Amino acid sequence: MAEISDLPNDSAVYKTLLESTRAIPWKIDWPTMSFSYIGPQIEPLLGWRQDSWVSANDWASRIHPEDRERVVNFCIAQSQAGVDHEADYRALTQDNGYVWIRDVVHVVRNDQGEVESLVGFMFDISERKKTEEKLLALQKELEALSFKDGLTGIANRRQFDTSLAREWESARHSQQPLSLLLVDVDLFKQYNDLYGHLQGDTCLTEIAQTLRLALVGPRDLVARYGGEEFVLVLPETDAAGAQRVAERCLRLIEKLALPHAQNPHGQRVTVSIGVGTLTPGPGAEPQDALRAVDQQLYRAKQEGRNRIAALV
Ligand SMILES: Nc1nc2c(ncn2[C@@H]2O[C@H](COP(=O)(O)OP(=O)(O)OP(=O)(O)O)[C@@H](O)[C@H]2O)c(=O)[nH]1
Repeated sequence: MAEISDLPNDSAVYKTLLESTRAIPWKIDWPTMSFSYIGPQIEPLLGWRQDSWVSANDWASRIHPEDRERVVNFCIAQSQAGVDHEADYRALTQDNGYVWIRDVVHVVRNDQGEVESLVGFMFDISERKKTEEKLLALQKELEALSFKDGLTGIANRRQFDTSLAREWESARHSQQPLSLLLVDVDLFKQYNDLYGHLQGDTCLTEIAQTLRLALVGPRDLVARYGGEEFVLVLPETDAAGAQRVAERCLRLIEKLALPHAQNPHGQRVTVSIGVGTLTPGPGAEPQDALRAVDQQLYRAKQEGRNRIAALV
């Protein structure tokens, strides 16, 4: 039986071993920037013939254009510095597809310490990349879901809290007015009693989607505040602008015309709206503003519902 120490002279054994791995071995002669070897496994993976890998340029031109500059610059810099390295990139296939590759590179130097050649292995990491991409997409989906109200599909309370904190700071900084609207469905307990809880859910969803239509500014937000209550955040909106949005909400809900036999306002579903506009000064807190707007909502209810009450 051959000893391990016999192997170094046996290049045929090395060649067989190298060409039977899943990883693809290669060697580039550094002074001429040309391939002195690439494993035959490259052809079934990428489609390019083994003898078509002649210069380092053949390698560079078969990298996805979006990855090319980054990878080529990185590999040249590392090689010049004599540092072993690895790079992930999309290699182009002959039939215009691409395969994710991890190229692991070892820099070989001569006795003078000059770079003589690069040797490495290309690994097919497509499956790993696919899993990574799936995980990333799932993570994004989860993140989006964590800011969405499960029933109505609009922003939830958490998103509202985040938005309000951000807009509050922005308004404090710019000294632009910020408006808040609290919208509460009228006599909703009776609605549930009359039509059932499931129908109540549908009603809330329709109202949420309708309120979205009342928004105008790019940063305007409507969120479910809780139960049958919604909140609108209107950055850079003064009292007159907020009043217009509140009136649009009332009109849109009126147009929606959902039946509510026990609502004296036309036997239709209506809402009451509390409105507040302020420019945050030093020491002012979002919770104080919300409390003030809630008082207006209470006033709108007291004064007969299906109306707007605004902080003056
Ligand atoms: N179907 C359904 N009902 C809900 C949901 N969240 C809260 N509610 C109901 O909304 C009703 C709110 O009732 P109240 O706070 O008494 O107010 P209201 O009947 O709308 O009366 P006013 O606000 O005074 O006009 C309660 O009966 C809750 O059960 C929900 O997600 N789905």
